[in-house]
Amino acid sequence: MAYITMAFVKTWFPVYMLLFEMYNIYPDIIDFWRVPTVGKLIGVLLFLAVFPLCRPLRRCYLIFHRAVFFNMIYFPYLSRMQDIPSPSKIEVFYGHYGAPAKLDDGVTNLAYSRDAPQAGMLRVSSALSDFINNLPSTRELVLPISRESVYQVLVSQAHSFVRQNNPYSFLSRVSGKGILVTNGASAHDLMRSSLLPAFTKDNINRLAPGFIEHSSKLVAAVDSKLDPTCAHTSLDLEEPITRSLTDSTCQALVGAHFDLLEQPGSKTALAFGELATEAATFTTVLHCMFKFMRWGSRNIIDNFVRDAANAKIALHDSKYGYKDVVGSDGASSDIISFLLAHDAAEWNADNFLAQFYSLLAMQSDTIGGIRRTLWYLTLYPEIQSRLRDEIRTAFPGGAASITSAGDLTSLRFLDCVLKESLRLAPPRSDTIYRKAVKDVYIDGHRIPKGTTVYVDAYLLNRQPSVWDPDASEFCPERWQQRESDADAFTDEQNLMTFSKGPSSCIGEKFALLQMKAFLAGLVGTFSFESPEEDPMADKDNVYSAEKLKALLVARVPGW
Ligand code: HEM
Repeated sequence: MAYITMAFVKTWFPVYMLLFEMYNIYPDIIDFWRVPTVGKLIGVLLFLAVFPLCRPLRRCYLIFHRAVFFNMIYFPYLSRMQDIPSPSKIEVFYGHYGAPAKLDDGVTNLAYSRDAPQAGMLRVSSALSDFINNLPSTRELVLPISRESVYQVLVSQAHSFVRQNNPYSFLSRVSGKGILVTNGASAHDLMRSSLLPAFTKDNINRLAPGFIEHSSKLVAAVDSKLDPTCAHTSLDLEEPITRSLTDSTCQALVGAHFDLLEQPGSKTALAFGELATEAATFTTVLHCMFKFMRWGSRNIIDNFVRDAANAKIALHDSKYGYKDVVGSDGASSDIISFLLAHDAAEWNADNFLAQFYSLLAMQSDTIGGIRRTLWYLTLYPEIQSRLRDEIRTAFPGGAASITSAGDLTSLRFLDCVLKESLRLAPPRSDTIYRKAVKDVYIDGHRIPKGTTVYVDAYLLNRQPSVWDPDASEFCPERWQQRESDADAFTDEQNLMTFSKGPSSCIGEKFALLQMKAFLAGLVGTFSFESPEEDPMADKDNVYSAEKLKALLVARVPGW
């Protein structure tokens, strides 16, 4: 069995790499399937004829091009950006990122930036690791490491860059061209300006009751799973949190109940199934979205969202069970209602659907943010108790007395804890790529057209020159102390978790408020402990969804 598996992997891996490389060069290769049958047949025969040569050819290509030519000749001698410093140690085969299995960009990049404290930017070779780890196909990356150079790339010179779309391009194959995957600066700007009115602070604040409602449902679901005979119950929080957050995001987007948490067997819930149970990382979401290609499931979600949009546009009778959720004032407060009220002519069910998938895909980060915060709270039990005290003192009447956005934002320590977790462990640190659309000068260095610039939120959020010498420590108080800081760059501006500039996260306010609603309910009601003997030994490794699969949970009496 092992032999067959190895033979399969060894034979097909190079083919996969070759196809991946071709896909990078010719993204429309997927259109191959649309050519007539005779063409397909000739293609398959040609492929089979070349197939026996693929592996040795691929190897020669890798060794010569990546190792010999790129890392030993091009990168040190021929690159047009030799004036930009680069880390001294370069591996002949892999460039600056070591063997792919060991790759941990944030940690590696932070170490590089510490070796070059005066530099504003670094030039790094990602030679082999790039396509194995789904990075853009450029082998030579520019890594801004000072806040000034990052601001030039993302904000002041933003018009000279477009988002390098590779990390998201798979999404467009499934979901249509929403804002995340649109190509071209002007198409992106148009989409962003039509979505922006729905994401202002006032509009997002109106979503708070929906977030709080789903947080209460989650608390009830967790409570029902506690074992009354034990002090602590080992619970899998990943699944209920994912279901409940997906419910709350869907309600906020289209104003309908998806009920993934309460009715896990419903048609809609099953269609969301893989997404709801596994949506831990963006890659997993994309993976799940691919599973939606099984059209049955995908159609259920499409029809539900289209139906919701059409019901609002034409006020027709719902065919798929859509029932508008209205607030206590009788008005709809969801995103699509905002958009229609703002510019009804702009929106229809189809273009909203593409945006729906773009927005929904990003809620995996909100799940990641909650996961990271809960994990830090298990590492620092005294901070967890202090946070619980803040919530209970502000709302002695229990979770039911938290009702509005104002209630959530009044919890100052919660704000500090959340931002500190998002600073140290940004859920999306490795996908902020920009490609120069023309030659541009950053920090005095020329960046030629076509160069990929990689902004690493993990690195910048831990950069001692930006924060403090203790930048890698978990210290929520730093957000309180700095409130009166007269520095031109405030902490909010330094926080790279949501990126900056005209392509930054449009859902930042949405995500922060939603995470606060869920954390206030969870931390106010329960205590959380890590099952590990020495959790601090692992304190920088907060990325795994596994961590939430076995937290020790107990109800704290008195609330
Ligand atoms: C903790 C949660 C979240 C984090 C850390 C996060 C982070 C990010 C980051 C880093 C980007 C890329 C920006 C860039 O390329 O410069 C982004 C883009 C985006 N995010 Fe978020 N996000 C979160 C939650 C959300 C939520 C809940 C929504 C929607 C409701 C959302 C909607 C978007 C959209 C639409 C974009 C693309 C914006 C554009 O292209 O103009 N995000 N997000």
